[in-house]
Amino acid sequence: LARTQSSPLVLSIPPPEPQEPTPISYRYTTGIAYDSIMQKHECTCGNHANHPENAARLQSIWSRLQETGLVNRCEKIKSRRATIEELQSCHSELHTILYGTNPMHRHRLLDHVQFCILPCGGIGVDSDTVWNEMHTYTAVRMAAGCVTELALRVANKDLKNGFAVVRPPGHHAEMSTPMGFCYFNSVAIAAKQLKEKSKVNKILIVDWDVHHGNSTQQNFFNDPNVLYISIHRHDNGNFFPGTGNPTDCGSGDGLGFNVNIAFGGALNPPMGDAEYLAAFRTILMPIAKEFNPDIVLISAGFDAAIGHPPPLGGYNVSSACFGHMTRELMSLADGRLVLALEGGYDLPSICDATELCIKALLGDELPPVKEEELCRAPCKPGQETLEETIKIQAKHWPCVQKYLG
Ligand SMILES: CN1CCC(CNC(=O)c2cccc(-c3noc(C(F)(F)F)n3)c2)(c2nc(-c3ccccc3)cs2)CC1
Ligand SMILES: [Zn+2]
Ligand SMILES: [Zn+2]
Repeated sequence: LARTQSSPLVLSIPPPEPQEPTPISYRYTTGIAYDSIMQKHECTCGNHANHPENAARLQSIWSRLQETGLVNRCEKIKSRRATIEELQSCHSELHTILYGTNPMHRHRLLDHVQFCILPCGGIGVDSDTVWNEMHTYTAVRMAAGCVTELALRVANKDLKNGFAVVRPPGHHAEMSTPMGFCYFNSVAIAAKQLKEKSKVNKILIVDWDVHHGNSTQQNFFNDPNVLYISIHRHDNGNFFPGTGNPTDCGSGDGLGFNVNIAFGGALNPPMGDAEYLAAFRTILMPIAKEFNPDIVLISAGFDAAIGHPPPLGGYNVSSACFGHMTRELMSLADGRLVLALEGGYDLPSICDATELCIKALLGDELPPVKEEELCRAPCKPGQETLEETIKIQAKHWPCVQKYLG
C-alpha cells in the first residue's frame, strides 16, 4: 500500500511527437457549412424590421434543416474563418484590414473609416450594409471561410456536393467597396482558392440571386477558366445594382465567358418558373454543358422567390423550381456542386427553397413544378430577354444557335 502512496512514478517521458493534423474524414455525401457566429452580424438598433438581411434568416434555415432531419443526413463540415490571404485574393489589403480584422486591435491610423449613422440609429456603410463593431468582421470572415472550405472539400472529392448556409451575402462586395449587404465576395474568394489550391481547372459560377453579382462578374471578366452566368432582374439597369447588361460578355481571353440573362419588363408581369426554366433549357444548360466545368459554384440567393415584395425582388419563382434548377446543374461536373446562400429574406420561402435544394443534392424526389408553370410559354418581356441573349451569345456559343429565331 505504502508503495502505491509514494511519489508518483516519474519516467523520462519523451515530448509528444509533433502531431500531424489528424485528417478529417467525411462521409462521401452532401456537406453543409454553417456556424452560429454569423448570426451576430446585426445592426445595433436591434430592429429586424429595419433590416431584411438579419440573423433570423440563418436561424430559420438552420432550424428547418434540423426539424426535417436534413442536417443528420448531411456531413456538417468544421467551419473556419477565411484567412486574410484568402480575402486578399479578391479584395484590397486596406479593405481586408478595415472589414476583416478586430477594430479594437487596429493601428490608430486606420481609424478614419467611412461609416455613417443610419436612420435607425445604427451605423453602416449604407442603410443596407450595417456594421457591428464587435461582430461583423468575424461573421464576414466565417461566411467566406465556410464557402471556401466546402468548395475545397468538394473539389478534393472528400464530399459529393454541398450547401453553405452563410450570411451576410457577398456577390456585390467589390475590391475595395462593401455594398448591398455585402463585405467580402465569398463565392469569388472560393473560386480563386479552388484555382490556387485544387486540381480543378474550369469553374462555372451560376448566380440565380435576383440581383446581378457585379463583383463576381468583375473578378472573372477576363478569365476563360471561370464562366459566370447570371440570371437576374435588370430592367435596363434600373434595378439594383444596375450592372449585368446582356452585352457584357467578358473581355480579352475571357470574351464569351460571361453570360448575363437580364430580365426586363419591370414586373409587367413578374418573371416566374416558366421564364427561369426556359432560360435554363435554351441558354444556361446548353452553354454550361459546352463549357464542361470541373465544378459548379452557385450564388444561391432566393430573393427571386415568391414572397419578396418589389423593392426586394418582385418575382414569383417557386421553391420547387430552385430544387429542379439544382438538380439540372447536377448533370454537370460529375455532380460536383456547391451552393452558397446570398440574398433571400422571406423566411418561409428561403427555408422551403434551401430544403428543396439540399434534397436535390441528396438525390431525393422533388415536388413537381406546378403544371401551369411547366406548360406556360414565357411572358412577352421574358421571351424578348431570352431572344436577345441568344442572339448575343450565339457569337460565342454555337450550341445556342439552334434557338436563333
Ligand atoms: C433599409 N433598406 C431600405 C431599402 C430596401 C430596398 N433595398 C433593397 O432591396 C436592396 C438594396 C441593395 C441590395 C439588395 C440586396 N438584396 O439581396 C442582395 C444580395 F446581396 F444579393 F443578397 N442584395 C437589396 C427596402 N426594403 C423594403 C422591404 C419591404 C418589405 C419587406 C422587406 C423589406 C422596402 S425598401 C431594403 C431595406
Ligand atoms: Zn438598424
Ligand atoms: Zn439579391
